[in-house]
Amino acid sequence: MAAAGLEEPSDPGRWSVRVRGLHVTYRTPVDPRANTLRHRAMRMARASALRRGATAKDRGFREVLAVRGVDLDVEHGTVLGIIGANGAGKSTLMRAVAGILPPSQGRIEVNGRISTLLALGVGFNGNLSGRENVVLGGLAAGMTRRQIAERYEQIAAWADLGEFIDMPMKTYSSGMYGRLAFAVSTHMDPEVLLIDEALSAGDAKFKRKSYDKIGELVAQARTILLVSHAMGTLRELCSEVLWMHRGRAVALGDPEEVTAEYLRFQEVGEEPVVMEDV
Ligand SMILES: Nc1ncnc2c1ncn2[C@@H]1O[C@H](COP(=O)(O)OP(=O)(O)OP(=O)(O)O)[C@@H](O)[C@H]1O
Repeated sequence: MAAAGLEEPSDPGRWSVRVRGLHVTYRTPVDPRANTLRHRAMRMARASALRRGATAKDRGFREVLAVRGVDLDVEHGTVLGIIGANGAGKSTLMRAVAGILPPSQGRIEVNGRISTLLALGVGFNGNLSGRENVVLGGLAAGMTRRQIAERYEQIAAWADLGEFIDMPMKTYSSGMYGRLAFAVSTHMDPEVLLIDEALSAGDAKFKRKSYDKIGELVAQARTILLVSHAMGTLRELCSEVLWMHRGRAVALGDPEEVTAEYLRFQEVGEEPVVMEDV
């Protein structure tokens, strides 16, 4: 059992993931490289504001409230699709569930061994070969060398990269990269699998194989959280869909209904709910 939150899961028998009142805020420095006279003057003004007790912006930071009060219960065996416009907070939510980003507020409980397949290939080293990365990924996931050796053949066969498996990963196309990442994360025997846009880079054959692999995991009652902009994929694979908008969860339910509602919203371009900008 892995818990990225504050408490033990209240009913671990039923839930894979429980999220309560989750807020995630990014803080980034404003214009860190600017060195004009105007910026120097602004920095002096900020330093003086800081002494007087100022807001984040005054102190030279920009705050992005990427996730704003999300509650979510994901039962074992659910394939939960997550949709929403660019910047809606989907990847941030996934990173928080994965334990990569700490919540600014709220709590997250994960009941089960988690495996993540997040965008930008978190964890792979481009200077190492695919084979070496599989070994490192296995060790990072807590497997012994013997367990990794046993799994390696399955992973390599699934990824089907031919001689590229022994080439540095920086020479891989994004589709090849995605294939190996998918193979590693799904062969680590995950109880909770997080997939962020990883299916989009693959060709038709990879997508079909990935769907089949996801189907296999679902048959074993594994839980999957899947971020995607491909509505067809989500309708095919998911048992539930969550729609996020500006950091909030605006709808959760039947994949057909929620994706249809989201597509209608995109066409009309109106606010689905009244949301204040903080
Ligand atoms: N590392 C970061 N530092 C600062 N702000 C960030 C960072 N990552 C994301 N953001 C901001 O947080 C908000 C949510 O971003 P996030 O990547 O979670 O959205 P998303 O729904 O996954 O978008 P997309 O569909 O484009 O991948 C956006 O406003 C984004 O600009």
